[in-house]
Amino acid sequence: MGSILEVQSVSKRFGGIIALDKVSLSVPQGAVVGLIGPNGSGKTTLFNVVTGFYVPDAGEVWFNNNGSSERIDGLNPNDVFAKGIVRTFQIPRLFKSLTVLENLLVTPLQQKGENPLKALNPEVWGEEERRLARKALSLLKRFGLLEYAHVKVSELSGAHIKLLETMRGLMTDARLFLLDEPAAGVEAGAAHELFRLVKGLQGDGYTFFIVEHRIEILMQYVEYVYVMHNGKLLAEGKPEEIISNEKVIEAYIGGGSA
Ligand SMILES: Nc1ncnc2c1ncn2[C@@H]1O[C@H](COP(=O)(O)OP(=O)(O)OP(=O)(O)O)[C@@H](O)[C@H]1O
Repeated sequence: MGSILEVQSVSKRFGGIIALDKVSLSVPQGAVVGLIGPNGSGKTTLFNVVTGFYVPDAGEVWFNNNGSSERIDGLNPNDVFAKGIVRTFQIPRLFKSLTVLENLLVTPLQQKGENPLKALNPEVWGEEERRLARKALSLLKRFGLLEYAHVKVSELSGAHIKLLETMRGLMTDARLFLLDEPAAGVEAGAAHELFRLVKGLQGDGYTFFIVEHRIEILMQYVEYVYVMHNGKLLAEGKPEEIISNEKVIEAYIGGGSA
């Protein structure tokens, strides 16, 4: 199968810092791919370029969805989202005073925008609301969070908040998920559970590209890994190849400023 995401020779500079230096990589359709590297190696900057938060200084980003290929670098974050790319953040961005279910229901509605003609016809939005509620409830069931449907997000544990952020993405029609440190601050059992759920979704045609510092967990669930160091792609390969790669081990021992 082809790739859903292609990053071609992307560079991004902040003043004197070269955060990305001609980075090229691709994420195959339907895969779970990891992106690792020491602190400051450029991982978040790469996610920011792909999702429209930064415009690269050079290079191109292509999104291939349903047989059509589109150049997406330079689009704003809303347009990238509308194309079918969802990104979660290290610090989840949820509506804390709303319940779990409400957080799921507002996500796709926001995306649609306002349509005054449809708003006048309750049959149209009534049916849509019912469809979304069914989808939200089936996701809650699948993720084992049904009993939390009416609990406010402010009362959830960190692990559940991380799960909820991923689930919000699943409420949309997105195909590609960029997860930024989904296991950060989550105890090991819950982190494994989250990755197992991600793997379970693979069969439904979703693709995941995941930044994660907890390499020992990540490596058990990804089929391919990219390693960044000082803004450059240092290595790529299967998890077992990466774990024993001398350059990768050195980069981690040397830290981000080597
Ligand atoms: N908005 C910005 N302004 C200035 N410098 C930035 C900006 N964003 C990132 N950088 C710099 O670019 C480099 C890459 O940072 P980035 O956050 O992409 O690394 P990272 O691999 O995600 O690190 P971490 O694992 O710590 O999150 C760092 O030197 C960082 O200080």
